Amino acid sequence: MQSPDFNAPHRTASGVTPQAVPHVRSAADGAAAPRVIAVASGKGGVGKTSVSVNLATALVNAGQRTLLLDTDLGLANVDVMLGLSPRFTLADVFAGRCELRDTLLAGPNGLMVVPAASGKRHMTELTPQQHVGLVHAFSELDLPIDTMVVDNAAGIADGVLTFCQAAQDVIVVVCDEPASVTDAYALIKVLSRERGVSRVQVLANQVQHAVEGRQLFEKLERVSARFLDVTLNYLGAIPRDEWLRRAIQRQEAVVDAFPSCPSAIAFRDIARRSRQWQSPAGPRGHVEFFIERLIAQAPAPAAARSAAA
Ligand SMILES: Nc1ncnc2c1ncn2[C@@H]1O[C@H](COP(=O)(O)OP(=O)(O)OP(=O)(O)O)[C@@H](O)[C@H]1O
Repeated sequence: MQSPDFNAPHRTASGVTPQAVPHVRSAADGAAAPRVIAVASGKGGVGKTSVSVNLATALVNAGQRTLLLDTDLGLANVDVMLGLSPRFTLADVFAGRCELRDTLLAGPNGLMVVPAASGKRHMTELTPQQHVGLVHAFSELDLPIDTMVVDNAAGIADGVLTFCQAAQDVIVVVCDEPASVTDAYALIKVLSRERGVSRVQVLANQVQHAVEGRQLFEKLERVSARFLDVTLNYLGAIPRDEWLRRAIQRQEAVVDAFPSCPSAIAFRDIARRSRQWQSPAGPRGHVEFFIERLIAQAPAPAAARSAAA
């Protein structure tokens, strides 16, 4: 296995060819820049990964070329939810054990998946040279995609904020628990005040009734309108649904396993609405567009900061 050298100039990578993954094409086709949607939550366990997996699957089922990127290096579980067995993950890429393309998995119906794994290193800990290497590694994948869904870790760690800041849209998942609402507000506050995020989509999960989702949103909106300079949009609500739990047990997206159950219908509706958000401006249709934004906006890595001090 050839190890990646993030300090090296652009070079051709070896490994799994993009053609091995359905829907992956090998040449630039002049498409618009991909839409990047970051899925985040203040508190853990509210259903963020379920949302990411089902949104991405619903988008791919609607004909969107979609990449699902798991960035939760601490508690990755996108691959588990989809019953995929990664040989390599992003953590292996950072550790120099494989190329980025080696991590690419073929999910259901042509969904592309880049899995994460347990590990401590994060994007923001990489040196600027390593960042450049990562841009090149993504560009070598040559993936013309329409949408990238980024499943983040819970909380307000630097890496989460950076991914959210680099994405065109941020979905904050919230459920009807005091800690979930408080932590969602904390996340929105930091995104708005420290990272200049001006628009957040709020998605209520595990609601008993539609009105509960709307009330949750209004709670968040009232406080945000008073103290923050950010626009909150109500994306909708996913009902608490036993079929979703069953789908997780089967390691499938609920939109595939039980397409007519209430949560699957809600996920399709949210995917449809997300496609109506304004497209990002940008000439290129490749993932490096996102990575370049990521790097431009990332705080200086710790090593560089201490060297400069
Ligand atoms: N709409 C729903 N209906 C019923 N159960 C749900 C729903 N959404 C999530 N769950 C339950 O909540 C559990 C946690 O969901 P999930 O792993 O998606 O949360 P998470 O926010 O990504 O968690 P973590 O922060 O640990 O990564 C699931 O295993 C599932 O049992």
